[in-house]
Amino acid sequence: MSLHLSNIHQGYGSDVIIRNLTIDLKRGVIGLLGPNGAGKSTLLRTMATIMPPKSGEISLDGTVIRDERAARRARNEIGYLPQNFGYDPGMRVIDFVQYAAWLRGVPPSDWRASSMSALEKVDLVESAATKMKKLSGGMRQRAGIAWAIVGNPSLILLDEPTVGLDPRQRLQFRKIITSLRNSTVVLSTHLTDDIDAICDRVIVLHGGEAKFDGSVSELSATARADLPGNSDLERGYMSLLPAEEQRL
Ligand SMILES: Nc1ncnc2c1ncn2[C@@H]1O[C@H](COP(=O)(O)OP(=O)(O)OP(=O)(O)O)[C@@H](O)[C@H]1O
Repeated sequence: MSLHLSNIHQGYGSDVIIRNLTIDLKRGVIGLLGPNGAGKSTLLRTMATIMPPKSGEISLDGTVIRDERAARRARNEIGYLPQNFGYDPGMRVIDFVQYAAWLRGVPPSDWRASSMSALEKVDLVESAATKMKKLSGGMRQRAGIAWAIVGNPSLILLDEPTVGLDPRQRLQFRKIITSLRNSTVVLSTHLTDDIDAICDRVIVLHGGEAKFDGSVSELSATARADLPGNSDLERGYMSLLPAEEQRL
């Protein structure tokens, strides 16, 4: 699967959030890094085809997504987990995931098996019959990941999936993501540790533009010793910010 964004402009009303962005997404785990308000969620929504760009083109495997009909077809290949995803608190975990299977066009005869397979990947099989409201934050986040991966979409978009997870849950999350390497996974995060541990590629968004697009080691290599940070990756990130934001 490849998703190509070409000269994308995106925003809300007259507010421009993303300017002239061109990126190609291919197999692997891609981290989206940037300050609050940089437009990471907006970009993920755009990639998920639920927010059509103001201008520019998005194509999935070479086919341009021109209208809602094409977007709906593309969404069968896309598993998107928004930052604060909604759910019916009284719904059982299995029903929550089966609902995503239905949305993604999985044939009804496969809903249960594909949902159980997704729950297995996130280690929630034993909680399949538990109501969503009874889950801990980390379990809920894993149910969300099951929602995003059910039906094996080739593009998985996760908006700040590690927020609120304890250290062990974050390690579990990394294990899950590593097992998805054969798909294209894009995740936004503020945690450089997560980027370092699981991402093959990192895109730094700032001021509506991709200030960096490359490997984690390439970003670390841009580190300047005089900048604040506890790792080369953090100092590399700081080196991309405007001078006035490089001091604490
Ligand atoms: N639905 C909306 N309507 C109007 N403006 C919005 C909307 N959603 C986001 N914005 C604005 O767009 C800008 C980018 O927001 P976005 O949530 O995409 O950034 P982000 O990088 O994901 O931020 P964070 O790291 O805080 O989650 C912000 O200025 C925000 O206020």
